[in-house]
Amino acid sequence: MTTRILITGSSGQVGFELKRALALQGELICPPRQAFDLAQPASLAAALDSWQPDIIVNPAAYTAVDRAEDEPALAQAINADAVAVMAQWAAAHHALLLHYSTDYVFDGDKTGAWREDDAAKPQSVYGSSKWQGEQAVRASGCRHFILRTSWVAGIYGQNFLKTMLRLAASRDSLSVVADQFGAPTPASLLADVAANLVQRTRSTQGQPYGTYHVAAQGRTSWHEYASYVIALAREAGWPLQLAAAPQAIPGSAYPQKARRPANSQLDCSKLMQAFDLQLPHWQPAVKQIFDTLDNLK
Ligand SMILES: NC(=O)C1=CN([C@@H]2O[C@H](COP(=O)(O)OP(=O)(O)OC[C@H]3O[C@@H](n4cnc5c(N)ncnc54)[C@H](OP(=O)(O)O)[C@@H]3O)[C@@H](O)[C@H]2O)C=CC1
Ligand SMILES: Cc1cn([C@H]2C[C@H](O)[C@@H](COP(=O)(O)OP(=O)(O)O[C@H]3O[C@@H](C)C(=O)[C@@H](O)[C@H]3O)O2)c(=O)[nH]c1=O
Ligand SMILES: [Mg+2]
Repeated sequence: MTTRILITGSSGQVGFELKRALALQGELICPPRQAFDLAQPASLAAALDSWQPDIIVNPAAYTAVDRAEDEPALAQAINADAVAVMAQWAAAHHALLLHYSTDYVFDGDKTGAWREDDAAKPQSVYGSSKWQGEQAVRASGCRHFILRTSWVAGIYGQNFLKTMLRLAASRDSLSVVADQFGAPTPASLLADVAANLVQRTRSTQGQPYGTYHVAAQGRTSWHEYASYVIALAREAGWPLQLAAAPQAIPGSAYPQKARRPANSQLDCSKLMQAFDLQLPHWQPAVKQIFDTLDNLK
């Protein structure tokens, strides 16, 4: 029997890559938002009943971090209540749920990289809604993987990497926060890891389900990340308005509605050991995304 795989949010960065990465793993169901609207959690069970997925992969989320501060109910519906419905359905139907979460569940006050069992203490509505989504998955008792990641970038959709390239093309000056640390993670890597985990659930051995951190290796700041991307664009001959490197500023000089963690570096050794996987360093990972964008130009 063909495995039926539901992918939510397939118009997003990770969802787009999942369509490619999971294409050989089964029959993909990729509903547009109107056909599976996470803002309407009560509508989801009927759709799941009609599709009967064996695997639900859920990269869909309310990801506008600042806007979430003004729309907490919507963020909660999409990032937590809808996730609870999917998890409960998966538990009742013995389906596997693969869900994505974020470094923003942590407060950022740790020295060193965050481990899966470190205490979550979200500082924003987005982070809090994602944490509640995670808890709903665990409470449901369904077979699940929760993949916590950070600073996602890819060729498809919106992200910081593309924003920096756009601003460098049109502005004389650019100031970027230099006291928030983490690691940019390719959307394609997240989809490939998902495909690997799904593939392994087909083996007869017991599966180490649970929560895993997945991010590129090493640590950088938003400022160093922006500087690196802009240097790549300069080297590749992109016409940039920006003459110098971006200016480094403290987070306090870049007021935003939502508070971001100062340190959101994720320790990914649990995933690497459990599945014998290697994860790329953030610089080659970012360069690969840049090169793909450059080729598509
Ligand atoms: N982006 C990042 O930097 C990070 C993301 N994550 C997590 O990774 C996951 C994937 O993120 P990413 O791919 O970047 O997200 P995107 O913002 O690129 O995509 C989000 C997707 O969710 C869909 N969506 C939003 N609202 C609804 C809704 N009401 N009903 C159905 N679908 C909806 C969007 O659809 P539409 O196109 O219609 O808007 C889109 O397809 C998320 O869980 C996110 O929390 C974790 C860490 C960092
Ligand atoms: C555009 C811009 C941003 N910044 C700062 C703001 C912020 O602190 C940092 C990154 O900006 P962003 O808007 O990409 O940040 P943000 O939307 O908070 O990114 C987060 O998204 C969610 C979905 C996640 O889960 C996180 O892992 C993380 O990727 O850079 C500057 O300093 N200068 C600028 O010109
Ligand atoms: Mg953002």
